[in-house]
Amino acid sequence: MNMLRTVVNKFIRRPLSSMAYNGKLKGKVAIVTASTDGIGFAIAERLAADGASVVVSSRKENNVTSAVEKLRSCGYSVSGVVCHVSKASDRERLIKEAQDKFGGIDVLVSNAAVNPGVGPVLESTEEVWDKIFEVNVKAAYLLSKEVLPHLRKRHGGSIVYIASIAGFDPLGLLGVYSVSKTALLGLTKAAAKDLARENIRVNCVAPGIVITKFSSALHETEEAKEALLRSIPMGRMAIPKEIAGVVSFLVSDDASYITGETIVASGGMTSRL
Ligand SMILES: NC(=O)c1ccc[n+]([C@@H]2O[C@H](COP(=O)([O-])OP(=O)(O)OC[C@H]3O[C@@H](n4cnc5c(N)ncnc54)[C@H](O)[C@@H]3O)[C@@H](O)[C@H]2O)c1
Repeated sequence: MNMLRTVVNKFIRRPLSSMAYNGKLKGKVAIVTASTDGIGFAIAERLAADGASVVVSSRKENNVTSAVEKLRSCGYSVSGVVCHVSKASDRERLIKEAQDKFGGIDVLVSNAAVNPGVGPVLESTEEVWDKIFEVNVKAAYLLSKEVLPHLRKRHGGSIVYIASIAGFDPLGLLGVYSVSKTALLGLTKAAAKDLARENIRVNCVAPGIVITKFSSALHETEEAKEALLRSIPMGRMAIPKEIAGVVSFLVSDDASYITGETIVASGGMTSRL
């Protein structure tokens, strides 16, 4: 059993450059929000490794610059732009960057999210509710709407929202955040139905607990970490690459008959619901 675990760990921790990718996204152009760190960066890296041209983005210029440098140093086709997803002019710039640098858009991955407050859902302030819904839901909706004419120009495309298992079963003190993720499950289904006849697929990924800055509060202390690991059937948290692989599958032609779905990647957590 331990030997099996060592082999699995070795495989999932290998750097991307040492793995064999098959260029399945060659010719596609993808934009990924909040992609200079964490899950977003892993998604940008994986889509680029699979052959896509990728526009990375986040709110801080220095983070964009260093993410672009890192990815270009691997030989990937990447560009970058500052984009605060709630700002209309920033979203416009993101789309323009993809159009100007790579000639169009085939894929949108909406990954940006915030969680400015914790506590029981009905005790949250209106400000916290508004901020969470503005970034996690409204910006995802607006960006999808704005990208749509570009997907139509290519006669098809793919949108992926990054939700969370909290969207199915609200996490204790993350009530408002959880509800925002439930909204993305609904947006996925509604948009998928509207766009299915146009060969535009809309899907969603719901990660469990992934090791990033975002989740660090959940496993800050040894005690919290042990309790968390006990709640995950696989007994470990995910690494960002394990979410990126699911996204790459969903935007590829291998998923050509999949739309309106949410793939859960949670190490078995939801099987306990
Ligand atoms: N880490 C986890 O355990 C986990 C679990 C389930 C879902 N998720 C989801 O995965 C996605 C990525 O999270 P992560 O864990 O990589 O953490 P992260 O903190 O690295 O990613 C969130 C990113 O969103 C960015 N962001 C926030 N507001 C923004 C805005 N207005 N415009 C642009 N970017 C903005 C942040 O700067 C940050 O880079 C999020 O949607 C999160 O809800 C994470």
